[in-house]
Amino acid sequence: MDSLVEIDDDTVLTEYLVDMLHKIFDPLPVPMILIDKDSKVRMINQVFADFLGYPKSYIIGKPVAEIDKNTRFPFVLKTKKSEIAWKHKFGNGRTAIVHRIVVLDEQGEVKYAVGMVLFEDLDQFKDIIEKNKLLENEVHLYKSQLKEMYGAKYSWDTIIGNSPKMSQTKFIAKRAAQSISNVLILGESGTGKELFAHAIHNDSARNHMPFVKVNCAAIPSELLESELFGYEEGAFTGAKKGGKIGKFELANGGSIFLDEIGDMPLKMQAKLLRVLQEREFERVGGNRTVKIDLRVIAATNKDLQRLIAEGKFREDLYYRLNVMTIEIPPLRERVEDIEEITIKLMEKLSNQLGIYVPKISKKALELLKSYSWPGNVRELENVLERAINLTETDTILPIHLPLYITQNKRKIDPNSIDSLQNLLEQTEREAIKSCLEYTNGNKLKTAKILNISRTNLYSKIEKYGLE
Ligand SMILES: Nc1ncnc2c1ncn2[C@@H]1O[C@H](COP(=O)(O)OP(=O)(O)OP(=O)(O)O)[C@@H](O)[C@H]1O
Repeated sequence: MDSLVEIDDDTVLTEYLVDMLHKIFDPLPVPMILIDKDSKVRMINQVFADFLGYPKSYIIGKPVAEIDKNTRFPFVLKTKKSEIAWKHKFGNGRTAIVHRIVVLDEQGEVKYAVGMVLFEDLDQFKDIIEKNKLLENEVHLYKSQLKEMYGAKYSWDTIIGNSPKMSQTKFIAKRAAQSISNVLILGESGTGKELFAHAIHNDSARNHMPFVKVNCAAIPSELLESELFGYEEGAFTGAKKGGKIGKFELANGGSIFLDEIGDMPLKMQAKLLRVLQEREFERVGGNRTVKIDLRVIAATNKDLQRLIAEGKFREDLYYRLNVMTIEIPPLRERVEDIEEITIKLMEKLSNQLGIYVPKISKKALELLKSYSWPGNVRELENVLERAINLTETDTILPIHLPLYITQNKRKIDPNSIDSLQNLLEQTEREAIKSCLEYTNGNKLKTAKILNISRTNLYSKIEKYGLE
């Protein structure tokens, strides 16, 4: 193409060169034309000559205006400004989208110009624009869905509760968010471990990167490995063509939330330990090492120490994870939060259900406060949803609450029992608390109801911090 540079020099534009240009451009299905600085046609390929309806031999050497009376080339050569994707109506009545490109020399003088027809059929052009728009919209949609799937949805504001215990927990969690260490969130089922995991990611330096959740208990153990680490093509029968990226790679740069870590099979724990230590792994069926940089936020409602003693959880993994530990107190240990949580959840549920129930009677609230909530906030949310559905006014009354709450016959959730001793102590604490409330704090009366000595009552009040 070097010869083209000299095209304005008639001595260089030999027949041989024009012949060469035709040889190059004739087979192309894109109509092309070469105009010199005097607006004369120097080269036109076959498809363009056919389009204009003249033989090539007639066109070559003629001023372009003689071939197309509507041509803008003389103007473009004068202004030295190329025109890209212009709609043009040719002298023969045909309309198309064209480029007119002016080529200048080092001094900024015109050397030649090239013309090109992009689309003759304008509908075809419109189609492409439409398709492009559609694709752009699709990309936009997928991007936002991806963010929804792999983004953290909750922040500190969504975690309700300002009791001393909850404030302390949030304080530690905020510190954990700022650190780069792994985080272990402990707490009974329904206490808000997932909320905390989202909020920690959202408040960390990695918040613009993905937050990927894996429920270790929900994925069958034989699938967990490929879910976490991905696999190479042909790794096993039924493996997808091209392989599959695993959750660790998806979370690269961000955080991976390993929920129910206590349920992770031992084999997988060993692999996870390696990822935590070496920050690398191989996909299933592959030998290429994948390097990753992510933070692990793990959560469980299981007693990991007990699992270690039973040989079901690796001690070394426990110590790796147990760097920043957040223990979320069960709802029964932060009764002060129940009112605020109830009010805010009623607001949220009213919106979701489209039933406006903003109030709760004093008695109903008292009942909620004296219940022990083995299912924690999740259970409270369910009870409120049921009540909102039952009420016919704007207020939740005791009658809208389940019998086991109004009669305070506590259902004991086997999963929430860590030991009989603890369960007995909890029951004892609640019994003393409700008697003290009933007697307005009169210790003599309380000791009588409970049939214990006053000294015994005093020591229990101190033990359970009921003063
Ligand atoms: N402090 C809180 N404020 C508002 N909503 C809460 C709070 N804690 C929990 N919830 C709500 O309770 C439900 C359960 O929360 P979440 O799933 O985070 O609990 P979890 O501890 O991860 O439970 P599990 O161990 O069963 O997975 C959710 O609907 C959540 O929005």
